[in-house]
Amino acid sequence: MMMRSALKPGRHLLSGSLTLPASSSTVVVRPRLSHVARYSTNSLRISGHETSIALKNVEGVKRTRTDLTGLWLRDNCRCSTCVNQDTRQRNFDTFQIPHDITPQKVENLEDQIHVTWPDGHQSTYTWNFIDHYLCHDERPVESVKTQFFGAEAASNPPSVKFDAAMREDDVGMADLMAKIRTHGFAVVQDTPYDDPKHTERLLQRIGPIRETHYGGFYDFTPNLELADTAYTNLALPAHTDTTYFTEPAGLQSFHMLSHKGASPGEKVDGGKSLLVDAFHAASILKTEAPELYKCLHATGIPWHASGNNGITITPNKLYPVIETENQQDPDTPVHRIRWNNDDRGVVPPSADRWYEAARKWNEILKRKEMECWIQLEPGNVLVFDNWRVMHGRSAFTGIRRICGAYINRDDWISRWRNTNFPHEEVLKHVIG
Ligand SMILES: C[N+](C)(C)CCCC[C@H](N)C(=O)O
Ligand SMILES: O=C(O)CCC(=O)C(=O)O
Repeated sequence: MMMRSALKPGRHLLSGSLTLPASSSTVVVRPRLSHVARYSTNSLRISGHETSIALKNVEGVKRTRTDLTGLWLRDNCRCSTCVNQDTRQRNFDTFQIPHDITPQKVENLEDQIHVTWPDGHQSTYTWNFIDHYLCHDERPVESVKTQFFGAEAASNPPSVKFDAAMREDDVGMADLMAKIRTHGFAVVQDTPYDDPKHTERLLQRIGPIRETHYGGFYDFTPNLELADTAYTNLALPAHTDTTYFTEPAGLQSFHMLSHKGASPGEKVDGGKSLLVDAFHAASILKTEAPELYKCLHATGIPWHASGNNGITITPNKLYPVIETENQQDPDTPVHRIRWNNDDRGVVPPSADRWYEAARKWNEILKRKEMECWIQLEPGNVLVFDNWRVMHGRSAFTGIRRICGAYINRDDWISRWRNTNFPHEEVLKHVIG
């Protein structure tokens, strides 16, 4: 089998795991990223090589299969010859493995199995790795404890200090990522606001800033510089941004740098920020009107951004308001909300039920207990999960200057994983 030339032996990926220093009274024990298998005996058959191995079972988790093919095992060898130790990428051509390859020998060791292949190659597979894939045909589910919020969050929003979030040891960044992952948003306090660069640096520490037709790091006032109502002083109802991209922005952030009169001495008012936990709203809709929930889950509709010359953006297909982890099953956890009734295209006239469902959805979003109104102040950077949390604002007078940025979903979730869990555990979770 052709091996791609491995990079210089001995170079190792920096994979030190993060040890969160205990706070003064308690040690922060982070939940594990995915379940750790605890065993009781069972048997594993490796097809093509009639070996039935005393496989320890996973306590309390139903195994979806009890056999593995030789091809699957060989393709998932993790040795330093088969996996480039610097890049963690597969280092051989899968399709040169004989499709009916069978092990020459299989040994059942304490916490792993050891396989010798016909060409003499040796592979080792921990029981944890095998059990995981015997129990899950799809990727492991990440253990995230989502906590819904409502109007009450305004009095004590999840927050992190700017200096902590900027620390090179990432302890503060871990806290910020964990708060956004759990609550859907957080406020970074005491951020210098004399220069937007400080906000930009903070956001760049989370992940690469996403460029769109609005630019990258945005810094805007109500001057209609770009053809969107965000660049006005109008009230904006609760919405998620970039519904018109196939992949909506993952994180969004707003830092109000100033809010001044258009002329000296002019008093200003309004410009409060609205947050709504759309995952919370979806769970209420599902409880109160399950059929309407299913309608918003099943009905793909058009979205667009067409205000700026030469720009007409719409997703690769129709997308529903509510998407779940398994879009075939509305009972799996809600994964993404897409909602901006101003940027929504034309729903087919036949979709009467959709309008009934959207009306109920809108009524839930506008409930007093759902609306979390916060007054952004210079120095407070609001950062939120744009796949879960809607935002809006009240109308305002004067010149209100806001800066911030979009960050892709996969980038900020990677940052959350790698600041909250040891790197080796993240690798086990993501690549097995
Ligand atoms: C200023 N900023 C770039 C943040 C947003 C621009 C407008 C976003 C648009 N209304 C939407 O819902 O996607
Ligand atoms: O100005 C604000 O507070 C929010 C603007 C907005 O909704 C947006 O930029 O998407």
